[in-house]
Amino acid sequence: MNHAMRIADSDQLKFSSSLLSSKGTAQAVLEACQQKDATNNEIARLIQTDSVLCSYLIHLVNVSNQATHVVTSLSEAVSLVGIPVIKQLTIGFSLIDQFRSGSTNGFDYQEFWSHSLLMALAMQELGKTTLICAQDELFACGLMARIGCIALATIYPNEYAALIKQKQNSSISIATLEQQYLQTDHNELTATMLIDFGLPKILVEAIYYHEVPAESGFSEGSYPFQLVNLIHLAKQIADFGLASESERAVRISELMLLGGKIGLDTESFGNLIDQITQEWHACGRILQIKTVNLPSFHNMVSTSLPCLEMTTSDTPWRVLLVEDDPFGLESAEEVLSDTLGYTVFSATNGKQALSLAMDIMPHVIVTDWAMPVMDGLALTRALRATAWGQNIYIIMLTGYEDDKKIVEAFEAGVNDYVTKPVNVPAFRARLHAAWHYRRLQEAWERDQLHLKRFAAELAVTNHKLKHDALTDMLTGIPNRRAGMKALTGAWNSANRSGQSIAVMLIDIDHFKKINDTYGHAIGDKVLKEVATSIRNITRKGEIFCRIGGEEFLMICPNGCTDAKSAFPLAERLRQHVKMQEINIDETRIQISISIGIALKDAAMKSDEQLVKAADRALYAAKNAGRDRVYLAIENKLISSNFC
Ligand SMILES: Nc1nc2c(ncn2[C@@H]2O[C@H](COP(=O)(O)OP(=O)(O)OP(=O)(O)O)[C@@H](O)[C@H]2O)c(=O)[nH]1
Repeated sequence: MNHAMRIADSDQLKFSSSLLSSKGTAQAVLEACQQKDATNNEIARLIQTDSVLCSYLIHLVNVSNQATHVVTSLSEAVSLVGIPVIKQLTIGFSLIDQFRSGSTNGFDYQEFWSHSLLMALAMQELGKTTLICAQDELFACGLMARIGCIALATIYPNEYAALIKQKQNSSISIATLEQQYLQTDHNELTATMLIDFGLPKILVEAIYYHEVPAESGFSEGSYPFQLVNLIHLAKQIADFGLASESERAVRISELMLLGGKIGLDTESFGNLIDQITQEWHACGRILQIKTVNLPSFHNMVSTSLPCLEMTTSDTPWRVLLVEDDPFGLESAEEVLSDTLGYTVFSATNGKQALSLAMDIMPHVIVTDWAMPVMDGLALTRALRATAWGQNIYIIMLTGYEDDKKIVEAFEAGVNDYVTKPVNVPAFRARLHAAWHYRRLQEAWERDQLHLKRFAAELAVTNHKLKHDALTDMLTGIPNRRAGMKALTGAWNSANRSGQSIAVMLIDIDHFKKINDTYGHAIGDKVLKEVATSIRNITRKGEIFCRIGGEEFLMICPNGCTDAKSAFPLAERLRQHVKMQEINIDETRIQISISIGIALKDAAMKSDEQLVKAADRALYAAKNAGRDRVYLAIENKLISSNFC
């Protein structure tokens, strides 16, 4: 379901603008970036006064694959990264500086930035791997992808402290709690601020939906769809990096599945995660942000299974004895520890036992029935109501012998009962049965985990196969098969809604000449660059794919019905590619494209006819001299020049 992007109100907007009025270097750099005639040298000189920004920028250009040599000059770094990214990085670092700490109770500012940095680096590396978007831009976006949390914590410190407290005991999402307490949420505020900071709308929208991508309504395979899923995966990686060890063991399969969705198998995904964590430590040092030492992904995968504690014959059993009668406690303790050799912990009522059990995770609880504060029955029910309390073997010690009482105890969840006074050999036999039960249970849980892991790996492989089957390997965009599938989907839904759709066939002009002049390897690079540059300006709902050698298809299910609305769609792409500088081995290659566009009309019987009409228009554009757009409409072919 699509929930339209909402942005925050004017008071919150004022806050976002006030962040930008930061003093010092940041302000000077931002002002210089606004000026049309500012040179890279001037901007580099300003950046030089901020050692953190300066070191990061040099680090960034050297780790990204933009530079072919080691870059040490700041003005070269500025020119490689580009002014928009410099502006975004300056804002990001200035925000880190201003909000390293704050007064909102329970808000861990250090952890927030640690998470944001990891997410930013994950976005940058995923961008490098998937070629979805310029990686430096992704880094800056990632750094600020959850900045709305800081903003809300700063504007409403008391309410935010209260909602953080509620979050600790609840599974409700933070955004839902924010809506309940503040009638807005961090995603709305983040979007407001990022628009205000001048980030491209397509990125802002993807960030807005990144926590629940399904709410975006982006069509599968489209550019915004890929972008929002990339950001979602980066957030999951950051959550994973900051999770506790036991939580990581649970999250690892889920993470592998997401890796599979972008076409990475377990090994390449693991390498990517290791690369991201290494970068996290390096950048954390530069930006003075704390990071967490993680084992290699491969180690985490292989050790996440044995984290289950296996009971062996040498395992010292932890037994929690719950008894209010001091004499009863002493004698039972003696039997359990001296005679049977168990490690015994004791509590004198159910309430005390419950909190002790949480700390020591006993294998067995031996509890008296009648006790003050919380009796054995209430303790059993409380334990069985929790996830961690399900596996504890509970033996009820009781003086009661009537059947009704025994049934009541089993209904509450005890595994066994022993009547007082305790008969030591019989008690030993029952504890032996408990030991067997526990072993079987652990073996079953282990099998379950193996099965889950196996299912996850299988799903990763399936996703990868599916991804590979629908992705063009050279350019990384959807291939002909994916395009035709998407076209049939768009055609059918246009039939149902009565809306029109437009398709464009896009063909690089004189591509053979490029191959002949520079060789096929350069031809491939040109294809990749053209595909990436068009994909970068694809809008919500549009689907762009490679359907042949140098031919691409764009599906625009945006209700475009006449020449007036169709031509601008195509002209935007044609002019964008024409302006593109393709520099290969210091040679600037000039590229142009021809576009044939067609609109679905009532006379067309199938999507195939629509593509044929676009093909006729493309042929006309080529014949008329190339580097132009032709439209097939009502059996006529018209050029955008005549419009
Ligand atoms: N490098 C490279 N070349 C390819 C690929 N697929 C097809 N080609 C080449 O693309 C060229 C297409 O040439 P033509 O169909 O004559 O078209 P053109 O030279 O672009 O001329 P017009 O379309 O008429 O402007 C051929 O030389 C193909 O070998 C590919 O994946 N990589």
